[in-house]
Amino acid sequence: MRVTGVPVTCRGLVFIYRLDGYDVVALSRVDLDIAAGEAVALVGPSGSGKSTLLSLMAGLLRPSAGSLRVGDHDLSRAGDAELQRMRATELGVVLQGDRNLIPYLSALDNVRFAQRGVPRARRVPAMDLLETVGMSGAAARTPGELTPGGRQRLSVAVGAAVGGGLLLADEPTSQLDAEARESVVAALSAVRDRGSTVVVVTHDPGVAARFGRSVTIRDGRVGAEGRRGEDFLVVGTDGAVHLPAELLTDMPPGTLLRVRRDSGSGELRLSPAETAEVRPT
Ligand SMILES: Nc1ncnc2c1ncn2[C@@H]1O[C@H](COP(=O)(O)OP(=O)(O)OP(=O)(O)O)[C@@H](O)[C@H]1O
Repeated sequence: MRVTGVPVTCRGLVFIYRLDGYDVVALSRVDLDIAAGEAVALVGPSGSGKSTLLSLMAGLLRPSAGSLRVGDHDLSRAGDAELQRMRATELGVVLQGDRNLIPYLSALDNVRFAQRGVPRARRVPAMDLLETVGMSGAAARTPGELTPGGRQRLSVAVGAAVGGGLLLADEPTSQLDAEARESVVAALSAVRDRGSTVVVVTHDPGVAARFGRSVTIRDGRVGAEGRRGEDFLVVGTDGAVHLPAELLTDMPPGTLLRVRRDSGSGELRLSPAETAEVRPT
């Protein structure tokens, strides 16, 4: 049974954690378009804002400013009831480890339980979901009787059981060995092949490379994108670009850069200005 993927659009998206006495700006003006049925890996240094972005897409946090659309929902305006309905019936979240599994239910009943809020006509048969993630042979087992990779694949099926239009996964392969990691990536790809949009936060470059597109979040913004093995910088709303981390050794923040465009090829060249040419007159 195919599902209809849900598109996600962020425009100038800002999120601020308001703490006692000070604020933490976790996201500052993120612009990002994820098409229906696309698989995207969110990557970037620790603390750059990846999990915050995922939580906003899941409707668990509300934008502080800017806009965020998930399918038909405008999450900057949606009320509590709309967010709650969306979470129960339209999108699935895969948490690290087995936090979205109920330990005393079988794999099959875990999937069925996740579907309780979804209208019957829209439910994908639970057994189909287990088959999609390669777990149909373990339908009667409880999470404790599964391998760590099996548990995580069951978490993917449980996430996909809720609506299936959008699956959000936060570090789904952390603490897994190479074989288990591969099986979880295959499960996420299979969910995507059924039509779902899949967004995954990962620290693992090998996992990110398996998705069609990777988006690097740096300092709360989209800094770069990888598509089909090629890396691209992304120009921000204010015209700023993030240089790749390895160039920052030669060109630390504050470096004056000369920008030249080759008139023949149209290629842009960036070079640090010579000390003599920038000395104050
Ligand atoms: N509940 C919170 N309260 C206050 N600040 C927070 C909270 N959660 C995250 N932050 C801060 O917001 C910023 C972004 O954090 P976030 O967890 O989204 O980054 P991340 O890229 O997912 O990091 P990691 O890869 O380490 O999980 C960081 O500066 C972090 O310290």
